[in-house]
Amino acid sequence: MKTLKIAIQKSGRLNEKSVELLKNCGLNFENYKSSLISPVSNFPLEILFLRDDDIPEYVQDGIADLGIVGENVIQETEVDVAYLQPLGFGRCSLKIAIPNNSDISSLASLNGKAIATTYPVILNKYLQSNNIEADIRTISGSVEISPGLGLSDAICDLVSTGGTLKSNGLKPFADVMSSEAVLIGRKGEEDNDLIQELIQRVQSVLRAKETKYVVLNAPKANLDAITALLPGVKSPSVVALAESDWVAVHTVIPERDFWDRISQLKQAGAQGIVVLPIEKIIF
Ligand SMILES: Nc1ncnc2c1ncn2[C@@H]1O[C@H](COP(=O)(O)OP(=O)(O)OP(=O)(O)O)[C@@H](O)[C@H]1O
Ligand SMILES: O=P(O)(O)OC[C@H]1O[C@H](OP(=O)(O)OP(=O)(O)O)[C@H](O)[C@@H]1O
Ligand SMILES: [Mg+2]
Repeated sequence: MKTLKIAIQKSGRLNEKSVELLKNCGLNFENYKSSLISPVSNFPLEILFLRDDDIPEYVQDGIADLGIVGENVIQETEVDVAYLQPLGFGRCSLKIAIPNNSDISSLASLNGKAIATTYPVILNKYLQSNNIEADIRTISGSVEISPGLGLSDAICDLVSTGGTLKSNGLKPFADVMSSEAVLIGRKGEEDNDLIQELIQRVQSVLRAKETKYVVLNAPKANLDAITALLPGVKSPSVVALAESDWVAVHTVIPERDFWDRISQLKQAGAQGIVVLPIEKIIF
């Protein structure tokens, strides 16, 4: 059987979460910082540790079968790859930002201005689609200092908390794209059995992250009201307790409506509510 290769970031914002995701998928490998390739001992897979910029092209060209990389890098490198699964980490936005005291007030006022960025391809498309003619200055990093140095009138860079903009006297001006890490694959290889197996594992880990396992005690008289509040994977399990008027209810709850549900359950008479993390959910 062919051994697959998956490319992940060697170090940086996506490295730790990518390694954690693969380990949670049950893959055993050493996370050597010095070695750029690591074999997985319990699955026909090798992990390549690369600069994130190179990952989309490696996948497009078949040097790696799969990759984990930000959508921003995929768009910037203009590759033709299959988007297999958004991964819910590395969330950020590519924004145009301007100095706090800038006279730029509308998109049209970017005409003729200099914008520094490490994302010239995406920025160029954005400006063209808004009929703006600006001077794109491509630099390789530390973009936020360029207006202060007089190198540009605005910047286009990734933002998450906004802390870097703020500490450099800049403010967000326009949203160009939002991004998160995605699992990508080579076009046409999506049906490969091993790739499908890995996608299933990734999805089961992501589903588990979105849900909590809840065990609670309920008075039998209130069981209908309580189970009505519990969606569960199918329906909640109800287990008899030594005290005959009470039962234990086991179910899973989506994390997003967790606190709402917990207070509703307490109001309906639930007691001793225990909430546990879930490792995997397999349908
Ligand atoms: N502030 C942020 N918050 C969340 N995600 C981010 C943030 N900045 C970047 N990202 C995401 O993480 C990816 C990697 O960011 P990082 O800064 O580590 O890249 P890099 O310096 O280009 O790394 P490399 O050395 O691999 O080329 C980005 O392409 C983006 O998708
Ligand atoms: O809005 P914030 O939370 O402040 O994040 C934004 C910063 O994060 C990224 O850089 P990173 O810190 O990854 O360093 P890098 O420029 O060396 O890649 C990005 O290029 C911004 O500079
Ligand atoms: Mg990079």
